[in-house]
Amino acid sequence: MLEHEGKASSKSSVTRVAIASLGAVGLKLAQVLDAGFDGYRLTAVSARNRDAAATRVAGFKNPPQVLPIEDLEACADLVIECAPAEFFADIAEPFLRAGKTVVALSAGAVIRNENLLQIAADHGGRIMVPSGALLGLDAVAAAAQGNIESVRMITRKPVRGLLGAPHLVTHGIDITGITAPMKIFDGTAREAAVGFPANLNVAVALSLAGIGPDHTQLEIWADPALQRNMHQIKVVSDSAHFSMEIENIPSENPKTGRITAQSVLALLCKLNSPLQVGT
Ligand SMILES: NC(=O)C1=CN([C@@H]2O[C@H](COP(=O)(O)OP(=O)(O)OC[C@H]3O[C@@H](n4cnc5c(N)ncnc54)[C@H](O)[C@@H]3O)[C@@H](O)[C@H]2O)C=CC1
Ligand SMILES: O=C([O-])CC(=O)C(=O)O
Repeated sequence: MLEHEGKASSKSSVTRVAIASLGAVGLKLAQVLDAGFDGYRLTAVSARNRDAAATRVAGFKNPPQVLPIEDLEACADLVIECAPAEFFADIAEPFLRAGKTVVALSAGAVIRNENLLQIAADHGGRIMVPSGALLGLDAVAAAAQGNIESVRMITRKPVRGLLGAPHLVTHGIDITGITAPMKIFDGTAREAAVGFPANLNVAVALSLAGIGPDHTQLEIWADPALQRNMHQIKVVSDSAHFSMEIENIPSENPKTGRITAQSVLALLCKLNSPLQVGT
């Protein structure tokens, strides 16, 4: 590895980071930032239960402030949004109005709050959607500079990674006792953002890199034999045809792959590095 590749470079200014909230992704990121991550300092976190969060960060080298969501902006230059999707606008809007950066894990909430893009444009803020639990967004974005004919994704998840999704509830689909793979959804990334707000952010991220949420097609399967979340993607374009597959090892949250938090760390490194690799 080259000295600068994959590591945040040291530079004199330090970016103050807020994290909302301290779930599987947020706690991991908070721990890594607190241990020391060049160019960044964790200053504040938010959580549903702020007393429990205060206990969690009490042993940190530099415990961040534990604040209500609306107070995070005053303490940070950048916020990492890793909370349930319904809180996305409350977390992001103050940062965007202040011309600051929002790293958004709830990609589905980005397309459900499109007004925030105008707010970002008007105030010099920006929303960054990391690759998260997915791969190949660089190639998809490059292909989108030409013509993409189709982007199709097939997601297979263990039953516990899908339970509680609104699509299952509203359609009365019971997957609890299934003994064989069951197709539970066939539609667009935009429809998936509504039906699976906590499970299919990856499909929305893929769509934003490529041909948009109304043209990116997705199948979702519940598979009782699986332990890992699997995503297969096929892209047909006038510059390249490609297929990609990822098998995500779950984090403490069975819905979320471990690689998700690491993707955010890689993004933070890239933002600060004199050598940037990948589109
Ligand atoms: N873009 C991507 O590739 C991926 C995105 N995600 C998304 O990232 C987000 C975080 O994922 P995880 O950490 O696994 O979720 P998680 O469920 O482990 O953590 C969410 C946290 O938000 C907290 N919370 C709930 N209500 C709150 C409130 N009112 N105020 C503040 N905090 C509150 C919960 O207590 C929990 O600690 C989710 O929206 C998930 O769907 C997850 C995996 C991949
Ligand atoms: O899409 C998501 O939000 C999470 C996911 O599929 C994964 O971790 O594999």
